[in-house]
Amino acid sequence: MAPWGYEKDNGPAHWHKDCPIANGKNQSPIDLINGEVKYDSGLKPLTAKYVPFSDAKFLNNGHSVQFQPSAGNGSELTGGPLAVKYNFEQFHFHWGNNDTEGSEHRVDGKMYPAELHFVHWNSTNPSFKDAVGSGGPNGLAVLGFFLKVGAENAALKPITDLIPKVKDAGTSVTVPSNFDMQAILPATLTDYYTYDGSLTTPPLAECVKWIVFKQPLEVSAAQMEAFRSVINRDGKPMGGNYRPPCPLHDRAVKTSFK
Ligand SMILES: NS(=O)(=O)c1ccc(C(=O)N2CCc3cc(O)c(O)cc3[C@@H]2c2ccccc2)cc1
Ligand SMILES: [Zn+2]
Repeated sequence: MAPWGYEKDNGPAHWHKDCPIANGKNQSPIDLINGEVKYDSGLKPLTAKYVPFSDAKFLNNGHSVQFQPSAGNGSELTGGPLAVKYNFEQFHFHWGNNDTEGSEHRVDGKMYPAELHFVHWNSTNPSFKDAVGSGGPNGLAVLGFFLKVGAENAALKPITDLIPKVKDAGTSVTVPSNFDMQAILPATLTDYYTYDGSLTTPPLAECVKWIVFKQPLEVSAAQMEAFRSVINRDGKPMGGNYRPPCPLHDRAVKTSFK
């Protein structure tokens, strides 16, 4: 099979051939149906402590654009549904070619134009890859933020301004050291959906505690357009790099809000 992607001949419907877990019972993303979620008063806010990065890269890996600091940067996530500390690994985006599609998770069937994923790994593992392979839903914790078109997002501007420099697959640039990742996050990480799921791209490992925030972040139309100029390994627009929702099976989606 051609390397996996989001085109007709290598997209999500094909992934099961190399990754049979694609048809598993804990796959992501899902449609977050408000009538079926369950409020859990035990779900506290999350605490993300993101420290300045010495040398971080922003890259186009052929299926997304990704911010990746050098290993061991000391940024960490605790609280919420998490029993231990998680280390920050990378953040990346999924988006569509127009404002009616692009997010991976949906809310009552509604898609947002894009979704931002902050990927963290369980610090009881020696490395990110070990955490992915650790078995069970506590290997990774991914924070999902919906993006909607509105005001310019000043915190994401240093990143969206770099997009033209990583237009082609396999390119990367160094991120200025004054980039403040903490500023991207809302002041309080309170209202979220959480459930046990998987990576949304191959290898589709079922190792993720998903934490999807109810409140979307805003980006300007110009910032959204920047994503739509990115191209993939086939030289086509990368937009549409989202997996459709997967069956919930017998999983519960909990919320930290009523
Ligand atoms: N959308 S998401 O569920 O938040 C997510 C998270 C992590 C990863 C990730 O880090 N992956 C999976 C895809 C991938 C592709 C590459 O070309 C690559 O060099 C690394 C990755 C990693 C990965 C690959 C193998 C095992 C574990 C992670 C991908 C998606
Ligand atoms: Zn993702």
